[in-house]
Amino acid sequence: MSLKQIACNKSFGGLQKVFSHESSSLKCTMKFALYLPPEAESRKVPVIYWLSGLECTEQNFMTKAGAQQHAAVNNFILVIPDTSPRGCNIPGEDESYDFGTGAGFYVDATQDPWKTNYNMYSYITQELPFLINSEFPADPERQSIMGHSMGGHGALICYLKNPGKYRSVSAFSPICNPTQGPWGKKALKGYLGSDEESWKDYDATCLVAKYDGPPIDILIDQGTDDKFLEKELLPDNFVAACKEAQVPVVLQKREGYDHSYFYIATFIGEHFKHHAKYLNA
Ligand SMILES: N[C@@H](CCC(=O)N[C@@H](CSC=O)C(=O)NCC(=O)O)C(=O)O
Repeated sequence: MSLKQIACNKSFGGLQKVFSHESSSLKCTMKFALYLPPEAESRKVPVIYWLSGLECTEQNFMTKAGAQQHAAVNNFILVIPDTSPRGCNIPGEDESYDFGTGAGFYVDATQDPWKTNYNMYSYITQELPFLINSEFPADPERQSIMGHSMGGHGALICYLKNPGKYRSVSAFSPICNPTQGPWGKKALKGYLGSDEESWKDYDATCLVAKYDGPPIDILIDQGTDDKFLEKELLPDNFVAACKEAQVPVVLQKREGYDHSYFYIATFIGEHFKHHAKYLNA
């Protein structure tokens, strides 16, 4: 498991780094960004995984969200993976922004020609935490997950499918019910095939209905001027399913905000406070 450091910049007293490594689940070279807060020099600290949206790499959240200041004061390691395998030479992988490269959708593909590489669910929930816990001063008992849009969907499904693995979850403008929206349908059909029952294993609205684990406290953040809200994101479907299943959820609506990183940067501090309640308990 050879990690190669490819960037390192001091930020808010800690270090913002980028690494590359050979991924066994994705069978390609992957990059991830990692922020080490000042206290990581002397002790193990909690970890937050951030999952990004369509078209993103490990760079977008690292450079646009202003998260380092919050990770520094809370003493959290931040891990920011890429959003798909890269350079696998699969026919069609670079044809659209919402499927293939930059659009791994955090599933384990079952269909050819994607199933050899497009295993982002295993990468995020198994391979990457093993690597982070082995190579960095990360406390494996204190990890949380958050994300944006496709990455918000990823954060919700990783959390709901692995009760107790993550202490908390939050999401900005997540794709809450991918089996019902165009982005989700395209990705789930392409990676999982045409049996729509199999899609439900990766749909937060379906998963929450059968959640059986420790008490949870889900935070969803949503701009009211988000152009993807009504067709793609469908947070009201998720909230209704949570209500039905008696699972607590907060849907925080933000008047006039859109889908961009300007919006994320405005409220990222509140999300760190949400996670700090659980990670520093
Ligand atoms: N080009 C597309 C939409 C692309 C887009 O908005 N990507 C978002 C995530 S959307 C859901 O996963 C993003 O985070 N972009 C990167 C950034 O730095 O803003 C279109 O407009 O239709």
